[in-house]
Amino acid sequence: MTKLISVSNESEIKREELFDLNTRAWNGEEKKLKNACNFIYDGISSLYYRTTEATAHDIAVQVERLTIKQRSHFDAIVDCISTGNRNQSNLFFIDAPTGRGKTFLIDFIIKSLRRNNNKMLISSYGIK
Ligand SMILES: Nc1ncnc2c1ncn2[C@@H]1O[C@H](COP(=O)(O)OP(=O)(O)OP(=O)(O)O)[C@@H](O)[C@H]1O
Repeated sequence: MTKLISVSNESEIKREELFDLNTRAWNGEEKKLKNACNFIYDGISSLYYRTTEATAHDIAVQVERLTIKQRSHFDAIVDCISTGNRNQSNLFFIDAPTGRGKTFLIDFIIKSLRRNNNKMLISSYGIK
């Protein structure tokens, strides 16, 4: 199960339940984790539904548009998900100041993974 969570900065994460959620997930406490997943599910956004289908050609062209940092995060996240290593956490926090391309990156990750028939639970949780 993959959760992509878009937030604005670290101090906001610490203020909000997301920080607690991360701790629970890393501790691997199943019951609490289930609650955390419910919390994520409640926050599910329209991002997934807004994401359009992309052809393999679209993906190949768009990956060239990613900035160096976006590309580095893209490669790490897609690799982790595609490999499906259960010893690794598949909880990713994508954190950057406003307007730095978090949503753009997440949208592209979703498109790429959907092309490869990955099953995902996606939650984009913006704290304003
Ligand atoms: N690699 C890129 N190539 C072209 N345009 C990009 C790229 N990355 C981001 N953008 C564009 O930059 C703008 C800001 O990006 P985005 O909305 O993803 O930022 P954000 O970090 O999610 O912002 P916020 O925190 O305010 O929601 C958008 O118009 C987006 O399309």
